[in-house]
Order: sequence, then C-alpha cells, then structure tokens
Amino acid sequence: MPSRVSDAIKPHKHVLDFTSLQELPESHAWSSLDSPSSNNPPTAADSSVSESVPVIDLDNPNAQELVGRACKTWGAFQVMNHGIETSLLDRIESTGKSLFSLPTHQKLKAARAADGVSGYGVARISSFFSKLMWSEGFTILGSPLEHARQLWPHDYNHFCGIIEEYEKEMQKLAGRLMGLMLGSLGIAQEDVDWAGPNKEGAAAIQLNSYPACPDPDRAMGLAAHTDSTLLTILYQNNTSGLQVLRDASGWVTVPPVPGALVVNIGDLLHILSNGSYPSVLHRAVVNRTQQRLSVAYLYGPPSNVQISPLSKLLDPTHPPLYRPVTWTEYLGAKAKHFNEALSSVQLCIPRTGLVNQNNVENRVEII
Ligand SMILES: C=C1C[C@]23C[C@H]1CC[C@H]2[C@@]12CCC[C@@](C)(C(=O)O1)[C@H]2[C@@H]3C(=O)O
Ligand SMILES: O=C(O)CCC(=O)C(=O)O
Ligand SMILES: [Fe+2]
Repeated sequence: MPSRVSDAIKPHKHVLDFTSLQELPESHAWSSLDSPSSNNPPTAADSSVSESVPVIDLDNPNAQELVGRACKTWGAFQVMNHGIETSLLDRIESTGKSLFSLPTHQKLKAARAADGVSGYGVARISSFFSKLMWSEGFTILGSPLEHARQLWPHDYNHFCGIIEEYEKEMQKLAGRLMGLMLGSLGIAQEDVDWAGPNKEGAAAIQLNSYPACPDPDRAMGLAAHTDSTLLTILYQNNTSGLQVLRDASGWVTVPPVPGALVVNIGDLLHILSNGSYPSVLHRAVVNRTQQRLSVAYLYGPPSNVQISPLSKLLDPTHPPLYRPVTWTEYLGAKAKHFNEALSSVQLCIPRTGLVNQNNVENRVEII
C-alpha cells in the first residue's frame, strides 16, 4: 500500500530505485500463476537444447537464403559483418549506462507521459500484468532533444549526437535486411512502393536496463511479447538474458556473440509475408550479478502506409490471412489486445481453409 495519497496518484510510482534493494519485493515476484500461460510453455532444460538461433555472416554469398530460412524457422537470427562499427555500439552502450545510472529523481524528469510514447519509465506492456518487471526503459520516437535536456541540462548534445548516428546507421541496415527478407520470398524491394532503396521507414529506439536482481528466478526482466514492427535489430551487451520461444524446445537463450546484432521478426512482417515469416515471442530474463543493457531499433513502415499481405504471395490456395493496417493503427491494437493483436486483424478462414504456410497452427485458428 502506498504510504501517502500523493504516492498513489503519482503516475510513476512503479519506478524503483533498484540499487537499494537486497530482496525481491512482492510487487516484482512472479509466480507461474500470475504470469499469462503464453509465458509458461514447457521450459527446455538448457542442456537439452542442441539448436540455437542462427548466426549469419552478411558477407556470405548465400546470405539471402540463410536469412529466409531463419525467418521461416526461428523468426530471429544474429548477424555478423553488418556494417555497424563496434565503436558506435560501444558509445550507445555507455550512453545508455550513464542514462540509467542517473538518480531516480533526475530520470523522472524525462518520464514518459501517460498518453505518450517517448521517455523514461517501466515497460509499456506492464499494464497487462499484475506483477512488475525488473527493468527500466527509455523510448525515443522522433527527436530526443527535450528529454535529453531534462536528463543532462549541460550536456544533452552528446546523447543526441549518438542517437542520431545510431538511427542513421540502423536505418541503412534495416533497409538491407528488408531487401534480403523480401528477396528470399521472391520479391524485389523496389516492387514494394514504400520499401525501395531510397525510402525511409519509421522507427523507434528503446534502451532497456535490467539491473542485477537478488532473486532472478522469480523475477521477469521483460515479459513475453512480439514486437509490432517489421523487424527489430537488437544490440545486447555481453550479458545474456534474451530468450526466444521455439515451439518444440520452449525458451531458447540467444547468447551475446561479440560484434553480432540480433534481428527478430515483428507482427507487421508477419502480416506482409502472409504468415510465411512468423513474428517471434521473446522475453528477457535477469541475473543475480550483472546489469544487462540492450538497445532495440524498432523498424516499421512509414506510419500511414497500409500494410497487407503482398499480392505476389497470394493465389486461390493462399488467400490473405490479415486485413490491411497502418503501423499507427496496429500500435493501437497492441495497446488494447497485447499478444492477441495479431489475431485481432486476422481475416476469417473457411472451415475447409488453409492454415498458415509454415504450419504455425497455434496462431491461425480455423473458424
Ligand atoms: C514503436 C513502438 C513499438 C513499441 C511501442 C512503440 C515504442 C516502444 C516499443 C516497445 C519496446 C519494448 C517492447 C514493446 C512491446 C513495448 O512495450 O514498447 C515495444 C512496442 C511494440 O513493438 O509494440
Ligand atoms: O532486452 C532484450 O533482450 C529484449 C528487448 C525487447 O524485446 C524490446 O525492447 O522489444
Ligand atoms: Fe521486443
């Protein structure tokens, strides 16, 4: 119970000063009962998992085929030789660390507004769960200038410069990855009018910090979700925590590989590919000794473009499985339906109908 009425009405009462805690508070103690069932598939004992998310060298002449295969089977992969300089990754990591190590009262000056997207706070998906997550985040959509001024009144340009450079480089990589992913489906990027080489998608950056946790087995860093993006490019520091759900094996850890970036398929690419590239459920777990930092580049189409299954992928035996949606509209569906957002834009399939091309039966209900 909040001790003062003013605490109860503060929008950011959930933000904790993690560093001062010796024990996991009840508010952050997850049990299998209060986590949604999608969070609890049979967990694979680490030793029994022989497969792991593919690591693809983008300089490999077969990169396109390898990317296509990884998108169909895993919904995630790691990339090497991606063209992003190590020094930029080091700089984004250290600026992220310095942000999260500011005093709580300072970080709260850049708090995300109740109806806003950008700023500092708990995970946006927190409202769908009765327990809180062991993490804090900072979201950037558009210019970070105003929030950076609140955080570092004397030195905001440093942060803004790094973010700007990171966005520019990631935009290029995201375009290149889209080209490989579409190419592997037999579609030229130029044939998708908003995705051509000189077109710019929209994007957000999410900095995540997962402090060391006194009771990691009962805590959740970031609960299982899919991203509402076309694709997400994730930089993780040298501490593992990211897991993706693989139907047969349960949760599979995506280990940090020095110099690699993780790519995962989001719901809009799932729609665009008519289910050929299923979006992947993923989550972040925490550990007892080390702070973990990750930076997600959430890449989507220009916000008002309608995304629907590509017509080249459709024929009478492969009808469209989803209705057209804009990114803005889909983010609204996610905020309302969370992990059921994709089914909320699904079209009805006749009883005799066809299932998703990759047989992801649990996602396509025949009604
Ligand atoms: C452009 C986006 C995509 C958002 C919302 C908005 C800004 C922040 C993104 C994330 C980042 C963390 C997971 C997620 C699920 C969340 O809660 O915030 C993402 C969400 C989505 O992919 O739906
Ligand atoms: O921190 C991670 O490994 C995952 C972060 C993530 O899924 C996100 O920001 O969308
Ligand atoms: Fe994510």
